[in-house]
Amino acid sequence: MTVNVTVTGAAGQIGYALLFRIASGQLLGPDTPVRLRLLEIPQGVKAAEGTAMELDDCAFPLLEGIDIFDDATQAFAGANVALLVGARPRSKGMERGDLLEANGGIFGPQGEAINAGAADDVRVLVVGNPANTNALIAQRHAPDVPADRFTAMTRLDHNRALSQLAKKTGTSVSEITNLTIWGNHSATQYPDVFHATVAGKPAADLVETSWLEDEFIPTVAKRGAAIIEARGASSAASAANAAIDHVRDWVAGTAADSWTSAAIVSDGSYGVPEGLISSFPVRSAGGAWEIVQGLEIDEFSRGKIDASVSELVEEREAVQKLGLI
Ligand SMILES: NC(=O)c1ccc[n+]([C@@H]2O[C@H](COP(=O)([O-])OP(=O)(O)OC[C@H]3O[C@@H](n4cnc5c(N)ncnc54)[C@H](O)[C@@H]3O)[C@@H](O)[C@H]2O)c1
Ligand SMILES: O=C(O)C[C@H](O)C(=O)O
Repeated sequence: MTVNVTVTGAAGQIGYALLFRIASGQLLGPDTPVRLRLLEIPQGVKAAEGTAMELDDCAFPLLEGIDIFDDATQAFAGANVALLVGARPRSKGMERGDLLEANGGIFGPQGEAINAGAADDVRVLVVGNPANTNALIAQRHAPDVPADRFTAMTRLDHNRALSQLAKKTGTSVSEITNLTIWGNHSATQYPDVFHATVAGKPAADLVETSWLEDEFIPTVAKRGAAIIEARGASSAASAANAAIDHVRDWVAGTAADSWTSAAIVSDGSYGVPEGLISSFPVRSAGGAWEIVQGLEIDEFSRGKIDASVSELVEEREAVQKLGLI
């Protein structure tokens, strides 16, 4: 059956890297036809039309149609998968907190539109920053949609961590299992290697503590800023790639012998306050994410998780004060 995929911010740089991959079957597999429903602000519609022309010119066999909207209610009508990318990207020197107010106003109405007309099986991934709190805002505006259908993207952080650890240990990313990103998609996030294995050996035995603390954690956590500094624009193709990974795993399931990271609604696991959208070690089965349970968290990790979760609590309080939730 054809799957309706709504993408917001379709004319942006992530949109440009994402849409062709969705249309070629990399999101939902080679047997699933897709219909794209693109949402842009009025000023972005012409550029989205240009991208749609290029999508036509690819003659993707799985692409059944493209519709472009500047109205959220129309764009989310019938959506099975909703990728909320459209937001204002962080520019040099700006922290995510600065973006709360600017972007908060976008995600309430989009949550309402999802509530009003998305398909019963809708799965939402928020990419636009500050992603966790934007996802929380959207979720709170969609009371009829199960809360666990709202997620935010920390898969890019997860992939960054895999890559850094593989480089350090001289291995391939495919030999690494059970890495976790905890908390917020921000500089406070905690990339945790203490349950990870590299080619079957505990990762923590293969790297020095000083490397973990002084290089690995800050490199992963501040990678977004480093990309902005180097490229003069925020990450785009790698962000699109991570969005594909997140939704593909959500729909198709993850391998039983490892896990990945996603920001999902907390059920209180690992002391993360219920209802916050925070990153956890997760597996997907039967089309739903589940938090990997029973991991031992040492004092070092506890402090790092708590620091990032505190930031999420502060963001939640800030949007509450602004009347956004
Ligand atoms: N979670 C992550 O790992 C991650 C990684 C990279 C980027 N991001 C974030 O993704 C977002 C998009 O990044 P980008 O580089 O594509 O930005 P961009 O500026 O190139 O594109 C954003 C697009 O969104 C559109 N837009 C703005 N408001 C909209 C609205 N209300 N409805 C629909 N469209 C709207 C704009 O017109 C623009 O075309 C940013 O918030 C960025 O910080 C997140
Ligand atoms: O860091 C940013 O602002 C961009 C994005 O979230 C990223 O992680 O690359």
